Amino acid sequence: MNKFKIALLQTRVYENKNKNIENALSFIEEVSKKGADIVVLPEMFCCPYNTSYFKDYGEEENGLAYKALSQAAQNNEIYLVAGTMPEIDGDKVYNTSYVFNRKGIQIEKHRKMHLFDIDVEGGQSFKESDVLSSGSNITVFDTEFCKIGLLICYDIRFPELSRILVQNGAEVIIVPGAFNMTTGPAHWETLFKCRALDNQAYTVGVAPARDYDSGYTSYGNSIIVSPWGNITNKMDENQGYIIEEIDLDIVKKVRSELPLLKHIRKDVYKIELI
Ligand SMILES: NC(=O)CC(=O)C(=O)O
Repeated sequence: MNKFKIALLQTRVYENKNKNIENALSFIEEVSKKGADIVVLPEMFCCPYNTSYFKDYGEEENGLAYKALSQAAQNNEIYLVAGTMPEIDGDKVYNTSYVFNRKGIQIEKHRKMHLFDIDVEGGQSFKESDVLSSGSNITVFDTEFCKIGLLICYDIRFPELSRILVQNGAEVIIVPGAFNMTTGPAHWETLFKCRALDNQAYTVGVAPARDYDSGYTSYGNSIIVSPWGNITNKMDENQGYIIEEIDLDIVKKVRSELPLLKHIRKDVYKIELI
């Protein structure tokens, strides 16, 4: 099984959490009927991306949104990378992505490792660390197709992390993200191309649809980049989805023809976990 279909759901984020969940469920059903194997939702798909909302919209593992999504994965017999949601754990809040298999069983979860604290003059400011705690686990999950690495948004800016995913067998890197109107036009495409090129892996970024009325305007432009660095598909700013075939033979071909990963001077330098 060297090919599979991935669906990128670029959903709108409303103030109403239940409406966001319902919206996600109806897209999941639609793309599943069209043959998607793996379905990916955006970062904070059921909570406005604003630190003042995270605690109120958050839930413990196995909460309302979690159960609905696990059920959707089972009903539609798909893998679901459930975007992200605020996860409450004791007195901490994490920006967490759950992964469910075709039976609706949680097979992984990634807590955003790098918190998005930026202040760009004349542009975007944000401070996730006002409310969120950072995760510390590297996340690679297994499917019948290949191993898949999981990052959340700002995590993609740290090249060592993607390299570790690939060192752990990932051939595809999935990134629910929500770049904004400052960093999106400047960096989104370039970062997905860079991580694809330097790791010879597919990169997949899934963002919320753009909404100028919200406090944080997502750039949208959900994207897939091949291991050769080509954009194989990309959305605009509107709500919708794309379904794209991932061909794992291309990963093998690129890695064999231009064997970067074999040429790493492991005798001179290495990336290691602390
Ligand atoms: N929202 C994020 O975590 C990251 C982002 O918008 C950026 O890196 O730019």
